[in-house]
Amino acid sequence: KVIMTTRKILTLTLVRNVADEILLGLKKRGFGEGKWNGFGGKVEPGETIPQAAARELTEECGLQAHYLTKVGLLDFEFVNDPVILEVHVFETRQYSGTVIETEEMCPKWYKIEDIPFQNMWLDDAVWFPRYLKGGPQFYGYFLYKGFDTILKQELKSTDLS
Ligand SMILES: CSc1nc2ncnc(N)c2[nH]1
Repeated sequence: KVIMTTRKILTLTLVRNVADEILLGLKKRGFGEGKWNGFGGKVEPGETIPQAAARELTEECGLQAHYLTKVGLLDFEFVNDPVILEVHVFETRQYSGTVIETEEMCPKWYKIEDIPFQNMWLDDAVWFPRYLKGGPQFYGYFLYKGFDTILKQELKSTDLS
């Protein structure tokens, strides 16, 4: 019996300020509601993945990114669900505009040492330290059972370019 999977391409953008703090948003509704997260969402037809990342950032927190760095790629699989979430992770340190609360997100600047992992997706505690260290791009794979259990995980450095 052949098992078919499909991929849903998503973006995730992490914003850093000159004090090296990170901007996270408290998701107010929908998927991941109640969790602090970076900003992102779907890639629309006709836009590139970086264009989608920039658009989602502006829609969700009001900032305009002027430069995005690709920092990693995350694959999320869920037991008994054929859709693999392929999340392209970006960072921006060059942006303009004013951070605003939107219908989706309540944004807040966090010092690195205060990142609220207990109120984030479980996988974030695994790959954030690798992201924060900088260096080569990372690839992460997480097999979830429901939303609160990770059955399998992989994290490695990779050159995605
Ligand atoms: C579906 S599992 C998941 N983990 C995540 N971590 C960070 N940002 C996301 N959008 C995440 N989704």
